[in-house]
Amino acid sequence: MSEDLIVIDGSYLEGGGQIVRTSVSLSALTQKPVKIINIRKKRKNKGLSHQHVASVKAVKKLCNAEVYGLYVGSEELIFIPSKLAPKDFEINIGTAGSISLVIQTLLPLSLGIDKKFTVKIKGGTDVKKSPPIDYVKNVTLKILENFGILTELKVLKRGFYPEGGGEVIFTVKPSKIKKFNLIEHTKSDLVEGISYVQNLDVNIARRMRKKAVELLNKEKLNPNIKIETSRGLSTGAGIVLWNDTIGSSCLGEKGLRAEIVAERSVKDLLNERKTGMALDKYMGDQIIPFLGFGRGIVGVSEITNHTKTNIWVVKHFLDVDFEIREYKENSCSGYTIEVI
Ligand SMILES: Nc1ncnc2c1ncn2[C@@H]1O[C@H](COP(=O)(O)OP(=O)(O)OP(=O)(O)O)[C@@H](O)[C@H]1O
Repeated sequence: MSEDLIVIDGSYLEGGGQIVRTSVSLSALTQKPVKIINIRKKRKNKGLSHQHVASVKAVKKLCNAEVYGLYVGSEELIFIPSKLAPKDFEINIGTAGSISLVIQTLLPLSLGIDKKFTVKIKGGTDVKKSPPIDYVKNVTLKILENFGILTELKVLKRGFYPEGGGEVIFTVKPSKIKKFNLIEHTKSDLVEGISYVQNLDVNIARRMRKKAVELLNKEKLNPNIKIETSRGLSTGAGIVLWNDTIGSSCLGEKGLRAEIVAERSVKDLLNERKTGMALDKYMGDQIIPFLGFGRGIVGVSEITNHTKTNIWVVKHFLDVDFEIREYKENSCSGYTIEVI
């Protein structure tokens, strides 16, 4: 068995949890056993965290994998998959670990299943350094749906750091990926969004929306931002904006004025929009496994270390080459990533 094992160095380049997620997901999909060493070696809290353990557990369940080293803090993991066998189940990350990143791990499995599965995931919906759940819903899943990936996502409860308490129902359906051809942004002027609070005064959400609308109007854009207020186990606020295939967000923090939260998110969106490319810096890395399977070409605003690392991981599993080129046409300024 060890001869067939793909060995991945988890400290490569970005050296984050994404190496684990992509490796395990593609291992299940391609049925190639994998060993990941030096997991998150560059991070302060080395090894697997709760979110990564939950992600691996979820994939393990779906392919009855034999797994070694699956515990919080583990710096080495062996994952030996069996045939994918979709089933419904529940997974509790146990902290405010990102539900979105568990979803990120499950998404590619859509390409290898013959019937749908539904997972109830408990954890954090809006946590730092991960896609807010509204970004997943309105940017990631929408783009992927256009290229054949069929899913349903229902958010039951929001969960913030540190208590979590978020709950979502996520369904993945058997999907057939289409070839990508998504280089430039549509330049639509409709900016949709959600300004939300949990266990906090609704005025915070109103102030975030007001500021975002004011700034977007200044740019002659057409904002349509909803307000959401809820009660839950944890407390928090934030804003997520999306403009066709690009998105941005900012989480509220104690001491950070609502107007600043809105301003940061708008600024990020406008910067992405200015590049004229179809995918923002976050989707740039998230699209990579799908591009590996679907082939074709996408346009991104930036080539991040996450993107380079994900390309490197995918190439361990698929016999594909990713060509990155600068793209400066039609007043766009970014990069294309192509798989022939
Ligand atoms: N604000 C955001 N909006 C959308 N996506 C985001 C945002 N912040 C981070 N992401 C995405 O979340 C993922 C984070 O991967 P990364 O490996 O850094 O995370 P991790 O598993 O939490 O590991 P680590 O703690 O080691 O960084 C990437 O796909 C990145 O694009």
